[in-house]
Amino acid sequence: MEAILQLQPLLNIKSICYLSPKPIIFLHQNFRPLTRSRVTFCSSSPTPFSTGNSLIQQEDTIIFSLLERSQYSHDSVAYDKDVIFLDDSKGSLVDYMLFQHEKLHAQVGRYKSEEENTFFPQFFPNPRLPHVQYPQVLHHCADSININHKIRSDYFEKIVPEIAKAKNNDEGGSIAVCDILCLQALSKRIHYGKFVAEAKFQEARSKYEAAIKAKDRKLLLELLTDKTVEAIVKKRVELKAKAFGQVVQIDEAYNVANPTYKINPSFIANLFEEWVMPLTKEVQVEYLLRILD
Ligand SMILES: O=C(O)C(=O)C[C@]1(C(=O)O)C=C[C@@H](O)C=C1
Repeated sequence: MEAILQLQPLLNIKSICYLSPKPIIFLHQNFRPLTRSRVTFCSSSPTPFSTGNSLIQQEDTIIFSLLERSQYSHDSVAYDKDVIFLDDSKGSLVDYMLFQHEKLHAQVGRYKSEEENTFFPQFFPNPRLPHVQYPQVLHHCADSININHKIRSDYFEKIVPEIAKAKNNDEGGSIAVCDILCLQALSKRIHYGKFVAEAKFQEARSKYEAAIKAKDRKLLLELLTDKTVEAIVKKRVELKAKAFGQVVQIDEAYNVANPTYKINPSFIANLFEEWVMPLTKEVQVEYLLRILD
């Protein structure tokens, strides 16, 4: 991978702008809506325990990406570690495409956005554009929190083998494209924990301060956990996985066959319960631990 990092010099791009959605911090209904500079903190849910727009939208992106990925195999040439690329660099096709994808996006300012976290933090080119500026909402410690290495290894070891059913197809390029979409969607959702933690801290500073000063991770985790919200997230994700992932089969008389699913909906729901939300909380704890620095 080191070698890949030394690939060609950056292109000189002067006039492209990376468009990120306006950063929106989701909050529970029980958080007051806040505004701060150009950032809107909003709560769109009518119920006291549900999460707001951004996380809900990100669930859709994750589920659609996983569904796309599920049509390909998990033992593809795309994962062959010893593929040789330009300049004798070695890595898998997926590594190479992810790296080049991020490098291009870094050049146009993507990773200047607080919502974005690179998979190659050791290689972090400054944008080639003069005026890439995003609103700064988070404490500066946010830059030092990046758990993409874990997201990446879990994704390839635990998620892909479960969702990718086909055997031995060689569509390595398509597989890499899908993997990049999945990884970036999961990474964004999980690192949104920084925004959640910032919102929670602003709302109830005194609740967290003692635990932060005592560096008490366990207590912080307890304080920020809301099991009712987690149960709602899990159920909503399961319903979405059913709705988006149903294989619709009808005969000539329009009779609909019993539904089958591209990915078992409970797998996706459990993924959120056992992996996405715990990692989001891990990011929240890391952020809170540094917020008083
Ligand atoms: O909504 C919150 O309060 C969050 O912290 C987010 C989140 C999640 O990842 O969805 C994480 C922890 C909580 O226990 C509930 C939900």
